[in-house]
Amino acid sequence: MNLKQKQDMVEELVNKNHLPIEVGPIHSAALDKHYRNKVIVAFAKHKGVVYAGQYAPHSHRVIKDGGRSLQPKIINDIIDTITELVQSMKIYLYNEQTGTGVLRHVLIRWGHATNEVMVVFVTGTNIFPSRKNMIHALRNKHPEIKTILQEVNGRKTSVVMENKPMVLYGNGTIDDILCGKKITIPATAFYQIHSQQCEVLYGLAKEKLQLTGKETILDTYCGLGTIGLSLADACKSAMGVEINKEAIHYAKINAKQNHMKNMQFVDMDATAFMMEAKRYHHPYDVIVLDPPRAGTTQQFIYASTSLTPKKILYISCDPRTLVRDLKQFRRAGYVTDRLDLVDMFPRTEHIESICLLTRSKRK
Ligand SMILES: C[S@@+](CC[C@H](N)C(=O)[O-])C[C@H]1O[C@@H](n2cnc3c(N)ncnc32)[C@H](O)[C@@H]1O
Repeated sequence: MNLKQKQDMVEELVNKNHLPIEVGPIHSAALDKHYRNKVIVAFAKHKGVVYAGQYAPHSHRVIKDGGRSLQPKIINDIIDTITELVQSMKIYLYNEQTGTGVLRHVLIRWGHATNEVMVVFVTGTNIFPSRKNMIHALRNKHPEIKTILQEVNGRKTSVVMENKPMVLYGNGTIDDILCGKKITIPATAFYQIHSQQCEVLYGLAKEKLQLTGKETILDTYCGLGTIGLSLADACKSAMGVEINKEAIHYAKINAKQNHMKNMQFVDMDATAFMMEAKRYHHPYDVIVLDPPRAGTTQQFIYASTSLTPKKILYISCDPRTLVRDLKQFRRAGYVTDRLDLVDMFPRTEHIESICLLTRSKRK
């Protein structure tokens, strides 16, 4: 999808739902290729030759070299090396039908500002023949690799990583710099896929919030605490809430290593936290929500608006659920008149949206 098609798609959704919202022009990406800082590849064989790539949509057919134009060169080079090593070391590919074999996927993360790389091997069994040689050869050829992990996943599932992977080399994390802050990233936590566009998005968040330094902020669905970190200099305090325990562990580390003493974090379901805040009448000046594609819940919307924050900032990676939730917020007395779009996923059909909601004057 090109930028115009993305914008038209969001405008159509907004209009169809009778929302009086202006859709701002898309903040396009200066880097619209080779931007993905996280890649998962699967492996397959054709006439005895191993190849790597992404799955075709809605299937488990591996498209040879699929996704390469969106992946940075360093990630493509490492995938090539791993593919050659898998071939030469005769490592068995995992067979989803029979549940036999070893290698299922490889996940690679890259810090765009630091050039540090993480490699995670997802295997069907604990046994990983030639593991030591693989690590040695990879590190020799790609000194940017700071850590290597192994996740054992022998279940019949399309979820790539379900557990905490074991660390084979390094300390299990890489660092990146985002909005001037050092961010430590583990294998299992969410981190925005396009680092430069993430900075554009967080810049818009700051611009929309117009913080005075006195605000208390609640950053829900906070991941590694990155939004809160980008705002913490400009507010009184920031509390992050996130369901992934490991993400919260590193969010705390991220706040500490950036000397942010006004940040706190809780590992909890965002809706449950919001209901508690409502029960104990714990108000916040600003509530930020950045939920996954499924959007938030009716209870979250009801509880957050009943705390009467001055501002609610909604960041969304799926305009369909965003529009659904904006209708609920409107019913609860919180409205927006503008949606900004950020091309976080160039050359795909996806788009990131951000909007500021305030209390409707009609209420
Ligand atoms: C789109 S990410 C946003 C993360 C972060 N705000 C950022 O910009 O990097 C959504 C986050 O919500 C978390 N999440 C998913 N369901 C949740 C829930 N029910 N309660 C709290 N957090 C949840 C995910 O683990 C993920 O970290």
